[in-house]
Amino acid sequence: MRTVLNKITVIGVGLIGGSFAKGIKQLGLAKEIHGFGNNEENLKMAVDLQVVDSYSTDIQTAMQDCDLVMLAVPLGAMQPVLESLRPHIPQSAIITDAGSAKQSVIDAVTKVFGYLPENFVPGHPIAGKEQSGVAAADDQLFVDHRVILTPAESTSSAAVETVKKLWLALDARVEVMSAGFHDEVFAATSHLPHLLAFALVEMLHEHPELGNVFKYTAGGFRDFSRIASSDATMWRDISIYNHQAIAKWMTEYRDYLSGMIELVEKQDAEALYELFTTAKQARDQHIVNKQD
Ligand SMILES: NC(=O)c1ccc[n+]([C@@H]2O[C@H](COP(=O)([O-])OP(=O)(O)OC[C@H]3O[C@@H](n4cnc5c(N)ncnc54)[C@H](O)[C@@H]3O)[C@@H](O)[C@H]2O)c1
Ligand SMILES: O=C(O)C(=O)C[C@]1(C(=O)O)C=C[C@@H](O)C=C1
Repeated sequence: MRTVLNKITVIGVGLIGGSFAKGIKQLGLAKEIHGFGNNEENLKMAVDLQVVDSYSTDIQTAMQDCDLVMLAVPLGAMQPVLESLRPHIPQSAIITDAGSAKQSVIDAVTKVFGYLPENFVPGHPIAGKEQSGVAAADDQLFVDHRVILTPAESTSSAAVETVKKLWLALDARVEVMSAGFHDEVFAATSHLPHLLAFALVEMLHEHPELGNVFKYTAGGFRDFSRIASSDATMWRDISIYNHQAIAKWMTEYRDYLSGMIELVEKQDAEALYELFTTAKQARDQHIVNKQD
């Protein structure tokens, strides 16, 4: 991308907003990368770490002369933030976001504007880590990771193209799908494993009869539970704003576990071996040696 934008405002300069800002700033794809948020210390740090060029805690200043807004706040903060920016955002400015669920953000935008603006491009980078805040921002975070865009039929193709070019410049791989399919797929592949990790750690923590149980954990537990160190606000909001799909996949998983409990109780060696073999083959084929 060589078209240089005038001013990009990142609302929520944390892990994701900060990583996006830092990458775009280093590539010089906007004359100014401006940060806005509810935590001034964090915004000062963002300037010190050269993640953004400038910041404000006043939304009018943040929106002035801005031609693209990236919303990278927790899902529950999307609507209040949109309400505050709406009176000040230039009409031609593109709005995009990084929220982990898509339909809820589309609903929030529609509610605040009274219609779905053609310059709104919903997005979700499929990259992250268990840390949050601007100190964890990494300009390489999105390299070789998918970014899903879920535009509506009415979304301007020029706006989609601009957002796509920014992510491609960060070496991400952009894919377009419907918001409904997005929310279903990521409930199964991202939201479900996070909730399972939180549940396992919480369950062991609640069993004092096991003593200092975490002392006896090693690589397996560490791999499975890493994501239980993720931010509680972010995961509370994802659980609430994609609740239907998440509850559906949790129920499916519970049924699956019930079946496995029966196999273990019956000591059904053959069925257990088959299940573990199928799962190992699927993971080895699709994740360990992933080609695309
Ligand atoms: N962490 C991940 O792995 C990951 C990956 C992809 C997408 N996301 C999504 O990206 C978004 C941001 O996540 P993150 O991990 O960067 O979180 P973060 O906690 O690192 O950053 C969030 C930032 O938003 C600011 N903020 C919170 N409420 C605000 C409000 N009401 N007004 C203004 N600023 C506010 C905070 O000060 C903070 O700087 C979330 O919607 C999340 O679902 C996260
Ligand atoms: O790697 C991690 O720590 C993540 O949690 C990143 C992860 C995921 O892979 O599930 C989490 C939530 C996002 O919306 C996208 C990516």
